[in-house]
Amino acid sequence: MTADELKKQAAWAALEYVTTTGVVGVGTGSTVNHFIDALASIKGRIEGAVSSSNASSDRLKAHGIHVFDLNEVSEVSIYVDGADESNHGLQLVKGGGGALTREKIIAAAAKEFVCIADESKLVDVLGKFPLPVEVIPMARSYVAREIVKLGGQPVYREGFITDNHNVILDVHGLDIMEPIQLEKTLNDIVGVVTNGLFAMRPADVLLLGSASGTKTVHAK
Ligand SMILES: O=C[C@H](O)[C@H](O)[C@H](O)COP(=O)(O)O
Repeated sequence: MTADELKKQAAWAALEYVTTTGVVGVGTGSTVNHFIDALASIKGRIEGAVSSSNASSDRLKAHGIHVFDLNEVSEVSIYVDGADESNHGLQLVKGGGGALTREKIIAAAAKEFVCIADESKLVDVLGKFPLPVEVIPMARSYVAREIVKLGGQPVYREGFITDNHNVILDVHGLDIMEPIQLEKTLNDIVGVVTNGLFAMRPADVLLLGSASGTKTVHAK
């Protein structure tokens, strides 16, 4: 099976977790695109969605799913999103598509976070995938210098602007042994909006597409 078929398998498996008749939190990326297509098959059962990116909002709307502003919604019972890496504690690296900040906001607001991915995303130690950091544009060089002091090698994602009109530094060379500490340390650098570590708010369940069927992983 191709990686995309495995993503699709995990995305459709997530439908079982959508028991709400209210508003569903929707992430961003190629795996989530399959989830949005799956969600469209039960759109009559839900009120609508809150979305973590303009791209996901456009796809939801194209399917006729109403997209709410998060400020209009008092409860998000479930959030479904992909990841670039997950460790066995379901702490994640996210933001390969640059949507990390809005993703982190909806994950924080949601009662349950279901992560969907192909099985290659499960790793023992986070950090092989460069860690995205969203930065206010005028702080880019300063933040990069601070990240070098922490042992990372930041690379400016040229030509990319986030939905929040900021820039991204992709940080290479980190073995992330203490994800919670690193998440806090990076967020404490002035000019950082947020970083792609989801360690303080890990996923609750991870659905992994595999050739032998979808595997359900809970935090160890
Ligand atoms: O900013 C993008 C998100 O964090 C995605 O969830 C992540 O990059 C995984 O994307 P994909 O499902 O395309 O592998």
